[in-house]
Amino acid sequence: MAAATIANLAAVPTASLAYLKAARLESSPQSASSSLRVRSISSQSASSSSSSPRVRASKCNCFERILINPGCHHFSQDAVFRAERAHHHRINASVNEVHVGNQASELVLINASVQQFLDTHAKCTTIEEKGINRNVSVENFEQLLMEKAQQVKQEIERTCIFLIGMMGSGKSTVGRLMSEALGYKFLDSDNVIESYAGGLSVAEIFQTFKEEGFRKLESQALRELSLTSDLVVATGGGAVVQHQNWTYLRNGITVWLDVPVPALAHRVTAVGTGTRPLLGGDCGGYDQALARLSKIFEERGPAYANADVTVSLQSLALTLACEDVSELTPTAITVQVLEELIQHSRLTKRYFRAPVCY
Ligand SMILES: Nc1ncnc2c1ncn2[C@@H]1O[C@H](COP(=O)(O)OP(=O)(O)OP(=O)(O)O)[C@@H](O)[C@H]1O
Ligand SMILES: O=C(O)C1=C[C@@H](O)[C@@H](O)[C@H](O)C1
Repeated sequence: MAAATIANLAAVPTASLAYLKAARLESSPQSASSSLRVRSISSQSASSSSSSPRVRASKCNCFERILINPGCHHFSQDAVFRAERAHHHRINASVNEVHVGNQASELVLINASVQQFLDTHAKCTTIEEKGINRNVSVENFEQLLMEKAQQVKQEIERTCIFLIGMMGSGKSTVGRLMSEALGYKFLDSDNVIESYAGGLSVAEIFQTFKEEGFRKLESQALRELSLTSDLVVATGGGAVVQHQNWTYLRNGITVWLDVPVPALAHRVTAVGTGTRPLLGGDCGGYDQALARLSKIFEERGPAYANADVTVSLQSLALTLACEDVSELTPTAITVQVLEELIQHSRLTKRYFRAPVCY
């Protein structure tokens, strides 16, 4: 690790440390003192620590932002690497030493002022609640999912949530997780359409009734779904194209899962494109899927952008200093969706909904 790089890291403002400095552990049987001290990394502390005991770095989903390792006396390569990577993406980051009583611990802090994500997802209260001396990863995202879901429920008052986005963007995956956390039902509009067509698959409906026939059934399904409540819907990738569908979608809250096209192509080719008529069958592989998805996205991008809430995986990955969106787990994405929903609901209660543009 070049000293200059570490010095650069230390020079990054660490505004988010303020809350830690003020933190106090209420009762901590294992620690001699309940006070928490935080010291940011400096080139001096890093180089002088080379003979200290090795640090084990733990991982919590892809949000390995704050790592607590009681008993350590120097910064692990892993911690410094993570902070450096964040810094490389122009995200404020620091590696810190935290003292709980006589115990020194390691803490990686990435201060993503670019989005509110980090501020809202890793409050000091979480550290206090879990107890820094218990060797836990601060962020337990399963729990966070439930906490955010409770807040969303209060905010949205049973309103239906429509997930929109390209094929393979994770609408079904995220939708299921969300519905479980919210205690809502989950439906995939493609399945509703298949039931209208007497059990024919989407591919068979395209073959028999052409795309036009499929879109008619799709509109009918969306209309029916929009009349319900306590429901999360994974819509078909093309649901946003017809103007009429927006009158249905606007009965609920629309959430766009914005996933980079190459990631979509990887996902859909991994499971096979045979069931997706617009991708032209299985034989083309990744390159064909990428070409077709790129073209479709070019046409539909502006329509997706009409969503009430947009969750960009690219931004989320950047914020969390992930190297690629593929590092983002469905749970992490769902937590972000819920967070955005909370923000959106609070805003729209104060203002009004944006008009649909074509
Ligand atoms: N966060 C993720 N990371 C990696 N793979 C994912 C992620 N989310 C979903 N996938 C995978 O991508 C594929 C498509 O996901 P999913 O079916 O949820 O997308 P969808 O938007 O509902 O697609 P479609 O509109 O085509 O039905 C699945 O194989 C799923 O396991
Ligand atoms: O993007 C699309 O237009 C589609 C997506 C799928 O979910 C299905 O609704 C169908 O294959 C069409």
